[in-house]
Amino acid sequence: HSNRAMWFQDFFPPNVCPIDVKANTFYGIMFDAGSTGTRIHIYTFVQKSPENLPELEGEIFESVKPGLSAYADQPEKGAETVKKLLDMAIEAVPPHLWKKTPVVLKATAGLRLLSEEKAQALLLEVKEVFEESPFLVPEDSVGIMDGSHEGILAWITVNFLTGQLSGQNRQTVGTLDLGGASTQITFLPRFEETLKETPGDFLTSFEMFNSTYKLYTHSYLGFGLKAARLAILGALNMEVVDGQMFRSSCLPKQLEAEWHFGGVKYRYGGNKEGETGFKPCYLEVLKFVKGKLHQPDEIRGSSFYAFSYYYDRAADTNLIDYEQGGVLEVRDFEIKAKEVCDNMERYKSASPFLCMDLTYITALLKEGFGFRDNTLLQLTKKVNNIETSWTLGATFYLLQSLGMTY
Ligand SMILES: O=c1[nH]cnc2c1ncn2[C@@H]1O[C@H](COP(=O)(O)OP(=O)(O)O)[C@@H](O)[C@H]1O
Ligand SMILES: [Ca+2]
Repeated sequence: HSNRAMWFQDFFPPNVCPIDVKANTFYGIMFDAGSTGTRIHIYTFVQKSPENLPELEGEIFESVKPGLSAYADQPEKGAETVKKLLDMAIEAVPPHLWKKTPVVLKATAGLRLLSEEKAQALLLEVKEVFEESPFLVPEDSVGIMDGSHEGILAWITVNFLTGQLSGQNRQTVGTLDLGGASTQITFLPRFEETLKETPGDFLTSFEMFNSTYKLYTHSYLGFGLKAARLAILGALNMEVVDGQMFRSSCLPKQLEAEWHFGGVKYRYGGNKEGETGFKPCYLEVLKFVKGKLHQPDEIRGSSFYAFSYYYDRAADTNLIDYEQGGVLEVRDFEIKAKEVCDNMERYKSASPFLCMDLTYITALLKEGFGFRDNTLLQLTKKVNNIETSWTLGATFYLLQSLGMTY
């Protein structure tokens, strides 16, 4: 498989190339069963020579909404959504490689919040879908992922894609993930002080690509954007009485609506008579955020990669370009939150939660984690056309554990 054997491939469309120059291509399929949606990531790797590590060649990505947890009482229907996505992999992976291509599904906060019984019923149905597929189904192929792994694997993905896990002069970056039901912060501490001041269960050592890293990581369950909405409304873990109304100064005054989350129906609305706007909203949000999160001193001055709902809300309000992403300061979220909350009628075309979401993001960053107003956030959805998701890091681990690579 020297370069000499491949010189002619440029002259042929890939499907009629006379010899299989891609003989060393292999695949990995990773499902992300998130609280708001289920996604399939089909990664392609190429082993260019036996002495080098395989290279990541590309990704096929597709997603469906809602997530598995919305099917808590219909596990078969939930598994059906996984099957639909898996059919894409049948198309994408050449038949002779099906048997060698591993498929795994990891669920995050949505399933963590369900009862053990309901979560297991869903996972069992998914496992059956996998068993009936032509792919390789490893042990533990279906399960709920530990929150600390979620942060670490996303950190691996971002730092791998930006080239920080190989070569000289490595400058790793921290990552911030804001999901629907939980949120993660992960970084590589540089100061001895940080290690001393950090609770033990926030530190995890692991090995990747022949280096050992000791990372600061934590997943805050219930602090995802959608779970936070309920907490701010005061509706979290409430026995919702029929017709009960939850009001907030973060919502448009005249609003009255319904919202389904985690299989429960909530009625919510604005402060018809009382105050609305950024100031009262921020105070309301602070009641939920303040004093709940660990604040490592070290992060105040460093910059972070941020994705998921940080990205979505920044793009929704034109703080960044939806395709390109961009760099923001923490204060940009606050400026935008003020603009939206103090002109709620003007923004009524967008989600009624826009003011609450931006205010929550501001409070989470500043009062939760303790970032400065001028802390830089690099908002990214993709690096080199690969999604910034924990799924790539998880696939590296999977391939490593199967002895296929790394
Ligand atoms: O592969 C991905 N690429 C880009 N964004 C993603 C991907 N997977 C999830 N997201 C983002 O994650 C957020 C939803 O979080 P999710 O449903 O994963 O909740 P959870 O992490 O609390 O379980 C949304 O902002 C969604 O756009
Ligand atoms: Ca997620």
